[in-house]
Amino acid sequence: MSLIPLPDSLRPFLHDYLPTQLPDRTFVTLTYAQSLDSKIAAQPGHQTKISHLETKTMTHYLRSKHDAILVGIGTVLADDPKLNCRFKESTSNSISSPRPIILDPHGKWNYRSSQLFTICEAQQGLAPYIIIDTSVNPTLHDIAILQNQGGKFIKRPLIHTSRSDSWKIILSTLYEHGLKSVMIEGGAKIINDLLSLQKSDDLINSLIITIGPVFLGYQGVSVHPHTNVNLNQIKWWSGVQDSIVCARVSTE
Ligand SMILES: NC(=O)C1=CN([C@@H]2O[C@H](COP(=O)(O)OP(=O)(O)OC[C@H]3O[C@@H](n4cnc5c(N)ncnc54)[C@H](O)[C@@H]3O)[C@@H](O)[C@H]2O)C=CC1
Ligand SMILES: Nc1nc(O)c(N)c(N[C@@H]2O[C@H](COP(=O)(O)O)[C@@H](O)[C@H]2O)n1
Repeated sequence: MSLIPLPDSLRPFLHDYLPTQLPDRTFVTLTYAQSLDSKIAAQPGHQTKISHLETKTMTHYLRSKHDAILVGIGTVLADDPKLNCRFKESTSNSISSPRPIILDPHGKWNYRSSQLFTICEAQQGLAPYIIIDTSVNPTLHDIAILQNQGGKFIKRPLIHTSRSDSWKIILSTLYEHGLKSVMIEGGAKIINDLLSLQKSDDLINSLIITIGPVFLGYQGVSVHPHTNVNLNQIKWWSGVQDSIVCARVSTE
């Protein structure tokens, strides 16, 4: 799928929500596309196209501005995503893809048969860092496949750890690996956890949500944090089909 040019008005609109260098932690942008009834997919385990090409281009522009892009194993199994950047500045010859980070605590993913593997073989994106629980032991073969492309498995205590602590571990792991900004695209469990933890743990810096004019219905996969989440510095943009809301949610 080819992208279209980024609408001129999106650059200044997004400017204040793009990553900045934080002194001691990774900048977190939570960004996803939802329907009018707050669904990010029409059914569990399925991928649903919500964004217009215009806002899809914005997502790739955002990918070009982050060191890493993180999704959960539920998203990987449902979408088989490419997680690279397909946006190129007209003034540049190169594309800057983020490092894919996959949260796969139980080691369920068959990376070798994924689209991401093929993308990396074609040198159209970076190989993933797959964060697994300390109890999971990938085969030497699987380790070698990843390493040959520049990716790796990273073991961390995730399974018997609270969601709050696991996010602190995940984000400090990114920082240790020199990844100073991450855009977290989903899926639903991750979005709901991060929004629910925001009051206590202050994990999200920027929130950028695309809203597509469609209702996906009660069987859809919902964004519904357990608590209210107050946003500040709120701005709206409207395009040919979708709207985008941006907010800063960090207390810093
Ligand atoms: N419209 C949009 O922008 C997007 C839609 N999606 C949709 O979301 C759906 C997938 O969402 P979910 O099934 O909720 O899966 P998910 O992608 O949120 O993955 C959940 C899994 O990730 C792991 N995980 C999450 N947080 C963790 C933590 N703190 N520590 C350790 N492991 C952790 C666990 O194994 C958990 O079961 C798909 O239908 C996909 O198409 C996904 C991304 C964006
Ligand atoms: N921005 C956006 N709009 C939608 O309508 C979507 N369904 C998604 N999904 C996210 O994009 C990933 C696919 O990325 P690739 O194009 O394969 O690189 C998918 O995994 C979701 O995170 N996003």
